[in-house]
Amino acid sequence: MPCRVKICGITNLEDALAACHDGADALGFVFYEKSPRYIDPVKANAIVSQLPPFVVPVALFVDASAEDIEAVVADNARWLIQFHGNESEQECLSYNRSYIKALRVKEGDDLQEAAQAYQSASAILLDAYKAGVPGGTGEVFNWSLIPEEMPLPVILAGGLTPDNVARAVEQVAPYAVDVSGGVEASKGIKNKLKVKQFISGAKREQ
Ligand SMILES: O=C(O)c1ccccc1N[C@@H]1O[C@H](COP(=O)(O)O)[C@@H](O)[C@H]1O
Repeated sequence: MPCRVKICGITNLEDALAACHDGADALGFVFYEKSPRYIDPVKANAIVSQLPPFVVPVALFVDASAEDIEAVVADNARWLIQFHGNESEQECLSYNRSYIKALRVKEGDDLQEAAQAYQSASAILLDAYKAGVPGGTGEVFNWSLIPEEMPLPVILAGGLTPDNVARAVEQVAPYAVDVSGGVEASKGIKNKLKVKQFISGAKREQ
């Protein structure tokens, strides 16, 4: 089965539609105000309402309040939530939505045990750990830390680019890959050629 692709850090309709055209399965919108890819909820919902069918919009939060999360997702039934902070499983479940839980990987972590704590998630996203930065670091972690057997589908993230994504898919065989900085022209703006190359690299027959 070809690897799915999520393009994260979408801030405008043009980038969103171009990524869909090139075969993105999911688009990520960052509702973390300290991120250079932050998007206003009203603007994000306007983009989501214009997406073609079968493309999943993903709302990314880092330890956000219930009020802030509801203000985004209440507007459209299509939203899937990505929790990228220290949210508990109970908190993730409280929105009655499908969700992804991000785990930031470092040497010595027991990833099977960490993922078991989020049995109700649709998938576990594995991203690079960097002290003081919740995500979108552009850093690659050591993929060999990922056990062959994981209790949930794995979304691989962290420093992926058009140059390394095919190798990542071959080595890790994840359910999906996720990219933010590796396909940008500048912070928050996508480079359309890089997006296209990334998607075709990820979906290439192994
Ligand atoms: O993209 C961001 O700015 C961001 C901010 C805070 C938390 C997560 C963020 N993005 C997620 O980070 C990973 C990896 O990003 P990159 O490809 O290394 O730039 C990805 O999962 C994004 O969903």
